Amino acid sequence: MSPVSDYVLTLTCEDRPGIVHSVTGFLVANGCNIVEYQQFGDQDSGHFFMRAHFQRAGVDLDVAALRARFAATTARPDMEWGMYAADDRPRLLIMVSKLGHCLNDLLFRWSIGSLNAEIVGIVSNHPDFADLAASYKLPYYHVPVTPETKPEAEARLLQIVDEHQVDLVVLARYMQVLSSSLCETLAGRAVNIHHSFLPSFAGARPYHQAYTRGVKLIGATAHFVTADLDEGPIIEQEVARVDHTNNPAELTAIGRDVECLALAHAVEAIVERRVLLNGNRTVVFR
Ligand SMILES: Nc1nc2c(c(=O)[nH]1)N[C@@H](CN(C=O)c1ccc(C(=O)N[C@@H](CCC(=O)O)C(=O)O)cc1)CN2
Repeated sequence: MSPVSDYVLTLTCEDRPGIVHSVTGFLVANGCNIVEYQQFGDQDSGHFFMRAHFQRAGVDLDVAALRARFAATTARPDMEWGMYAADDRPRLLIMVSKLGHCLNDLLFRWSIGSLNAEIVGIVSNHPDFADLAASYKLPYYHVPVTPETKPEAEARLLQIVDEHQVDLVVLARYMQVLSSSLCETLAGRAVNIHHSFLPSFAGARPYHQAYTRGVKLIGATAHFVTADLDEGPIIEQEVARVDHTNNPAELTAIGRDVECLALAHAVEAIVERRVLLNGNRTVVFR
């Protein structure tokens, strides 16, 4: 019995008749069987989005060969597509400042194998989590940032991204604003956790803003990083109920768990190739 391999195909293009027919025709012609399929047609943008998880028996063709065949026979110039071996684990670089709850949560999920990814290192503008990194046998890059040293610090970050061939940079409560040029270089491959239910309470001290406003729900938002602070395409949001008895410190404590969930679920969806960009929004296939 030939070994069966799993693959994922994602595709975005202008919506028109025949896209699904051409893609599924390619898969059948190459001995592939679809085991999970999702699509979405955005009426406003006129764009089509799809994700197919498929299997293929045999070792005669690897993902590179399948990609080449798809490019030669089925892909069209307006298509943005990706084809991945399901066990091809994206490489993550995690960035953190002084608050380690999201970093700790991601490291634990990775250590028990519940994150289909490789964490290749941790970058911080503080030395605080060097021991935590060592406990996971991960390289820790302490890159201090001041307004004067930000260009060198960001150049060092990009060096680390290249050295480790990073697929996704995760800002797990990294509290420095990335420059526009860095955001451009990392476009679509950097995710941030903002500690509010955006668009409410963007910017600094969201839990104090929430306390002052007297909200009954607080939340956290995982979004792609863009030059416009807290404005990037939203990937995942989580909320928790609070009430008049909760002071800002208690809101912050409740918020820690909400932030961990929102960021972990966003990272899980990205590494499973379930997130596609749709302008300043996202399509997330669950
Ligand atoms: N280009 C972007 N960079 C970052 C984003 C983003 O959306 N776009 N998100 C932040 C995280 N964040 C809110 O979620 C945030 C972090 C920091 C600040 C801020 O004003 N920082 C000050 C310095 C604060 C300090 O030194 O402690 C600053 O950078 O001047 C606002 C929002 C991560 N980066």
